[in-house]
Amino acid sequence: MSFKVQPAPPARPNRCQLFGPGSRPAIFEKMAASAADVINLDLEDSVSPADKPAARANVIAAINDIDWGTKTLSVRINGLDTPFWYRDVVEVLEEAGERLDVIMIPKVGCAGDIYAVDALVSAIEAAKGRAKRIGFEVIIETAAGLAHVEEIAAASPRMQAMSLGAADYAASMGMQTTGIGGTQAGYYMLADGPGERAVSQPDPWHFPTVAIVSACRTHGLLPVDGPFGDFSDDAGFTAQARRSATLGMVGKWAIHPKQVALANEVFTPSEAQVTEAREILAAMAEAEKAGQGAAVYKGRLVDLASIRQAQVIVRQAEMIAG
Ligand SMILES: C[C@@H](C(=O)SCCNC(=O)CCNC(=O)[C@H](O)C(C)(C)COP(=O)(O)OP(=O)(O)OC[C@H]1O[C@@H](n2cnc3c(N)ncnc32)[C@H](O)[C@@H]1OP(=O)(O)O)[C@H](O)C(=O)O
Ligand SMILES: [Mg+2]
Repeated sequence: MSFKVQPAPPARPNRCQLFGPGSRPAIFEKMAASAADVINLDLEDSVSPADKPAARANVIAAINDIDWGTKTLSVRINGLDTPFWYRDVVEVLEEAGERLDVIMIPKVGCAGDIYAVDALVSAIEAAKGRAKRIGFEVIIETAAGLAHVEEIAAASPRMQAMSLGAADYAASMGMQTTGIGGTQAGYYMLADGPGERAVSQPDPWHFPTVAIVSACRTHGLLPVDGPFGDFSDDAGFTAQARRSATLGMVGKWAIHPKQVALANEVFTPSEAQVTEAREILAAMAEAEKAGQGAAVYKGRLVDLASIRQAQVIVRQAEMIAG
């Protein structure tokens, strides 16, 4: 029950976020030339502690010198439980130019984490006269993050997106796996009955995925699926991405360039999906002219809710087409 209109998320494509370590500047131009909608230059877990200062300098130079086109440009800072994060924010925001769009905050556990980063970012923006307000994206990847997902989504007007970080989430939850995303061998069910029993593998990421989508949709953020570590398993990546897309996520991370096309394919509505959505809208327009709120399309019920469902697909397609 609510009279509030659900807020719209930022109107920008977010089908694929391509990550690269800040300590590996040789790949930055390749990242810029990729088909990813979002670029995440990483200062966190793909950079060893000894390399943090050099990685910051690389990332600042890359923000200032590389042509990132129309991509959303994001820097992942270190977690608030480290001695690195404040220098990440201070150095990047004091030395990098206005091309930077977003800061990604990992391992967020409560709204107070966002408040702390917001306070520091706001002070630097004011002191340095930065004209463009930096946005935030966060990773839900701890038990606390999941427990407080809704207050985190509501924590700041800077908030734009939220990702699921499968590896740290699994570690924080004490899950018995070293896999990053995808189905997990130990998480299976056997069908009832005598004889050979069929095996099914449910989705171990279902609950956090739905929690993130719900928090994001309530507060007008983009829900994003995180990494799939086995970059030689294209079919596994695609299956995971399709599950997330079906549950309402708008995109997925790529931790290797070969995953970019896979993510773009899944999170771009297909021609068939768009055609069907437009046909449903046309069928409902006819029904409404005849004073009816429900109609039959290809042998199945469509009604006013079908209009809203079809509009999701048409809007996604139009936004991606620009
Ligand atoms: C799990 C948690 C996370 O933090 S995930 C996000 C952090 N991780 C990263 O940022 C890792 C990003 N990926 C890489 O560093 C690399 O892709 C790699 C180490 C996984 C593999 O690199 P490698 O060079 O060995 O790969 P090749 O197959 O040889 O490369 C082919 C070609 O592509 C270029 N390349 C490689 N990586 C990238 C990239 N990220 N972007 C653009 N281009 C890339 C490479 O240079 C080769 O180019 P070529 O020589 O052909 O010109 C999470 O938080 C959680 O908790 O879940
Ligand atoms: Mg992580």
